[in-house]
Amino acid sequence: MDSLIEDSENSVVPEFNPKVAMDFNHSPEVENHLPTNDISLSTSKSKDLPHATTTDPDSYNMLQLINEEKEFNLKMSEYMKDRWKLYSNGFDFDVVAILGSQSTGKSTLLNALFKTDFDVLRQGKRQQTTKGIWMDRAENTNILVMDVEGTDGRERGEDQDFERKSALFSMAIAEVVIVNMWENMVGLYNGANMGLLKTVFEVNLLLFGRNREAKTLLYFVIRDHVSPTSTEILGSVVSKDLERIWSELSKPEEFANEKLFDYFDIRFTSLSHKLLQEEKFYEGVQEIWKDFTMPRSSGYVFRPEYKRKVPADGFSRYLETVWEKIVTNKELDLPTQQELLSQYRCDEILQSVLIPFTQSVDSIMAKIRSGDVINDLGSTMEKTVNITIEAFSEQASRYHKNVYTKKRNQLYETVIGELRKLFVSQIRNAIEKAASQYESKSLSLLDEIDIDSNISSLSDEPSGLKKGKTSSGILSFSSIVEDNRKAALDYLETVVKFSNVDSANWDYQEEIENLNKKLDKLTIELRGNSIQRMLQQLCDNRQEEFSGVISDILNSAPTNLWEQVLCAYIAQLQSMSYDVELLIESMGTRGLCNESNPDNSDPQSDSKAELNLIRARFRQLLFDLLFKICKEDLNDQMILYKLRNKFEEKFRYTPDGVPKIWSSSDDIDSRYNISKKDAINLLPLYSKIDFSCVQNNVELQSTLGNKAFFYPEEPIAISTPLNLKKYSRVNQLELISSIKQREIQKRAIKEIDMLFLDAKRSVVSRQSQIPVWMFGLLVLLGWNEAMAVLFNPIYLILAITIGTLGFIVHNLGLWGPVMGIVHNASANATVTLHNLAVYASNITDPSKMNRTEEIELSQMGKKSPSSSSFEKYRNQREGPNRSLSRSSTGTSSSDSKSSSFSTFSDAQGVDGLEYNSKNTIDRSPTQKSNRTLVSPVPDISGSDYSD
Ligand SMILES: Nc1nc2c(ncn2[C@@H]2O[C@H](COP(=O)(O)OP(=O)(O)OP(=O)(O)O)[C@@H](O)[C@H]2O)c(=O)[nH]1
Repeated sequence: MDSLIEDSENSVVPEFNPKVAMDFNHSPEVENHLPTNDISLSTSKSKDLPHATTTDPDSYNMLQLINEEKEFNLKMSEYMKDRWKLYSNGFDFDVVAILGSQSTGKSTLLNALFKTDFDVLRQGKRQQTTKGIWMDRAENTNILVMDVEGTDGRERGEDQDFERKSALFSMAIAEVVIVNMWENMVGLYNGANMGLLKTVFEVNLLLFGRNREAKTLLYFVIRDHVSPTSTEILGSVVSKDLERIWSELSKPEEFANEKLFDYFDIRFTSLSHKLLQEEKFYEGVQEIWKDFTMPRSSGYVFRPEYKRKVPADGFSRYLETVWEKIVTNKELDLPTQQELLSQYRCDEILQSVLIPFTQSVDSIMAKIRSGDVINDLGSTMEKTVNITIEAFSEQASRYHKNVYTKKRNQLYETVIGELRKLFVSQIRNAIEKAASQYESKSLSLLDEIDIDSNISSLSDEPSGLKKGKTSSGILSFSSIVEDNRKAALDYLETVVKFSNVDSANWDYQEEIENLNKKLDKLTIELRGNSIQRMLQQLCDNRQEEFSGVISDILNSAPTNLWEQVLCAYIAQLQSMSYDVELLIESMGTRGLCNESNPDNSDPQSDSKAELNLIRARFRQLLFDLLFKICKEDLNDQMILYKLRNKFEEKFRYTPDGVPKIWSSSDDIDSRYNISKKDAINLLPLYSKIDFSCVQNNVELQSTLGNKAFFYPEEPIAISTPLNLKKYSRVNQLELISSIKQREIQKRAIKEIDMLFLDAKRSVVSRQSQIPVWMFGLLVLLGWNEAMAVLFNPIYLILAITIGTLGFIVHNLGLWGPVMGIVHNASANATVTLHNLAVYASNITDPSKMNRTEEIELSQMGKKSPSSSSFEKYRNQREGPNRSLSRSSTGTSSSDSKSSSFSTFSDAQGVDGLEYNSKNTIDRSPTQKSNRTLVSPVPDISGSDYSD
């Protein structure tokens, strides 16, 4: 019991609300009275004094709903749920209240009838026990029982405010109001009970006057019925009094003709004296119990017409608002209260069902936000809607129908609004997916397009690619983008279908439009890239052929080299233009978009503009290719090769193309100079693409000379990533920089000089051959010696042996090694002999010692003749005048020959050449001849060789 705590022995004190607890009177006289004999009602509750034997107030189910301070107990809702377990009962519960004078045994009757625990006054006292209004659930039934503070209590004196308010409250919420009265009060029209009934009628009119939705049953229990007068007679007396009171009521005009029974049903019953006829008393109680608990009984009191139409889950809230209105003396319009309650409760229910709904929406949204496309989204959402609406209806449908319907619609709108967010997000994902698939599939298929196959197919079947695939199944841009666009739109349609909620049937035309726009944008990019790739592929495929033509012209290096090259470029362009136009035409108009006016884009004019742009781009690409070919063909090695070739052509071949054999009579030097000049003159020619020829050539003038050749005159408004290159309008394009030219020239001259040296060498070798007459002279002078050999057996055998050996050596090709051995041996012998001679000379003349060393050092100098160490060493040994004395003294002819020979042998390298020119120039005529052989050609670069 919530409001009572144990005090001492069997007494209790009110407790429930701390605010008012101190005002509650502790009443030692109060006893908890329960029937001593069980009258076969439900017996689960103890017949002993329950709240006197326990200290735990929470173990009781009774609640002081309104205390004597007129405060409403907010624990009502909790009691409905946890104690009385009626919260989910909907309309399946009934309410009964008891009114009557103070201490007339009301609590006793309720406890006996419903097995409740209301306080009962200890016998022999006439004092108020029940303060405020108490409520409890009748045992094993769905009946809520209200024990109302007795009327006419001396504790409240003349203050009938609470009496009136509690009567109003009871009438508002209870279907059956038990009116408890003693038998001896029947017929006493001016008695206390009549005042109570007058109050009841008046408040009833206030409550139900305008809206007579529910009647109230007034269940009169006449207590202490000990007289022989039957209950019916007592009842008829009371009825007459009631009608009289009703007729005397000052009713509002609109209710003037209303009858008592329009608002009330009246039943009478009586009970014997509890103290004098206890057994009979309980028998009577049992009869009454049947009326309250047996729906099939004819006297069953809780009939539908008394129902207050307030569901159990809103009951506590309803009581609170009703009581609030009553306490504040505001007009208590029950229908309005019920409607307000309906709104309140429907809102509450709506919010409660939205919690699980929001959770499930959030979990789905999390998946969608991760980019997923959920396959069963539509059915999942449908299920969620149904569950949510059903959960709402289950509770809220008991309330005011209009309010319920309105709130249900509101809930549906909220739910559908939230679900549409899922739908939109899902469709957005689907659009992204469809667009990215469209792009990736299109790109991979566009990569597979074979330009050459398409060109030959288009030539065979001109309209084939325009329609899509040709009969041979060759892919084209238009077929790829059309097929993939259809696949993307189909995909979106499918996703929309399985994502839509049938009842909502969301429109998705906007989403389709969005996808179309996205695909259009992608197609423009694909088209531009495809065209660019196609042109590039076309250039690549024709590169070899074009390169061959250009190389031939560059190799032949005619005087009008660049005119010929540019003409070849124009010819190549013309031969490929038809292919380009054929391919572009086969692409259709998909992806063509006029940037400046996309909505009114005219495919025909856009096509024309695009074709102009493509033509210009293609000319640029082919010109890039030309430049690339020239660059490659005129790289360092190639240009050296070309210069050398040019030189050789002039130098080593006759004008008829016959290789030239040099003789001593040939003027090698002048020929060398002419050939070299011709070769070197190629370098500036090759160094840049010269456009000056364009002015003089009609064909070039009409093409390259035209300003619109690389840049279309009409402004290009179509959307395409085809960017035109900005060529600077110069008269020439550099291929080889001037620095590079100088470098190449140096290298070319070196190579040319080598050829020149070869030529010179071949003349010298021919001059050094033994003349024929020398052989005749040899035979003539050596005749006698030959005869001596022939006729001397020893000489003959020796000659034959030497001849045989010579024959064998000759046949085996061993002359080289043999000559090497002989040469080495002779050289060693010569050196040894020479050293011996020098040694002998030194012994006889020590002043020659330094000279010997010099010869040795001179031999060393072959490796690094110009090294400063050599000079240093010589200066140390000879002093500053040494070189002067050497030049005046001179060296022997054999020495200088030996020196120049060794230098010439090394002349293959640059160092050798350099050294030779510096150190052998003035020594002897032979040396002068050698200088001519190795001296470098004057060089424009002003290098060391110019000396
Ligand atoms: N004569 C008579 N006395 C009864 C009867 N029933 C109960 N009493 C006694 O009447 C006194 C008051 O009983 P309650 O049940 O407390 O009466 P009440 O009307 O609930 O009292 P309040 O709540 O104070 O208005 C007690 O002493 C009971 O023993 C009855 O049927 N006849």
